[in-house]
Amino acid sequence: MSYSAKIGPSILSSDLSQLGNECKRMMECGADYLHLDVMDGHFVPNITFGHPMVECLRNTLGPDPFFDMHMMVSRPEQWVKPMAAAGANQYTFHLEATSNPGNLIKEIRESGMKAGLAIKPGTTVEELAPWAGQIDMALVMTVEPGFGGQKFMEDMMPKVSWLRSQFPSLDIEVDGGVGPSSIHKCAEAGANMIVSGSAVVSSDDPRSVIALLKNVVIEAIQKRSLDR
Ligand SMILES: O=C(CO)[C@@H](O)[C@H](O)COP(=O)(O)O
Ligand SMILES: [Fe+2]
Repeated sequence: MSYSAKIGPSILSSDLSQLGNECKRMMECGADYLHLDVMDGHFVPNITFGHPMVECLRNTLGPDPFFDMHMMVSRPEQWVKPMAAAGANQYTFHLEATSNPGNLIKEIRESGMKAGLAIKPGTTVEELAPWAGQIDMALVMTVEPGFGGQKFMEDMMPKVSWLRSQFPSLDIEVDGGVGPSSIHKCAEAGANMIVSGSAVVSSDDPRSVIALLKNVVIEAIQKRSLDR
């Protein structure tokens, strides 16, 4: 078992005019990484930001914070090199957005980033499985991608459990509607990378929310290792 509990706030629901400060605030409150949502208005019905913003954030925040880029874009191939140059650490693309996942994973790796592979709620985990041996992280979406603040889809948990049973050391991330009321389901199913947007960013006490989420995942990982 080589994975660990990590909490990555999604800054989508923060004051975007204060993005650098909001990212700093999240890191100071105990975030393990930052989950940056890139939307192109085509793959999803919303627009956020692209690599120029990522470059500014990297310059402002310094080399340390790990940037997990959630690329909700059509033709994800076109942004690999610009994102790597901007200082992204992990490039998480959607399986639904490409016809050649294998080649894209190779390009991401060659550009020096880790490769993440995401699936929307309507995509089966069996479709992701052939690539699981080549990626650094699988992202199981627990809402339809496009917006923060949506309701957690508990019926996605069998996908997480199945992935954990088949790929015991893979990083598995959940994203969408995850907070104190849904974290137990995610942790029990086997997720270890937890994206949380509104539950963390809109809280009066983000430090406590991050600590709570992390403790639940740590306990589930410990329990799983004892059960083996
Ligand atoms: O990728 C997405 C939405 O498409 C997410 O990263 C959300 O931004 C997470 O926000 P909450 O659902 O936790 O508020
Ligand atoms: Fe996301």
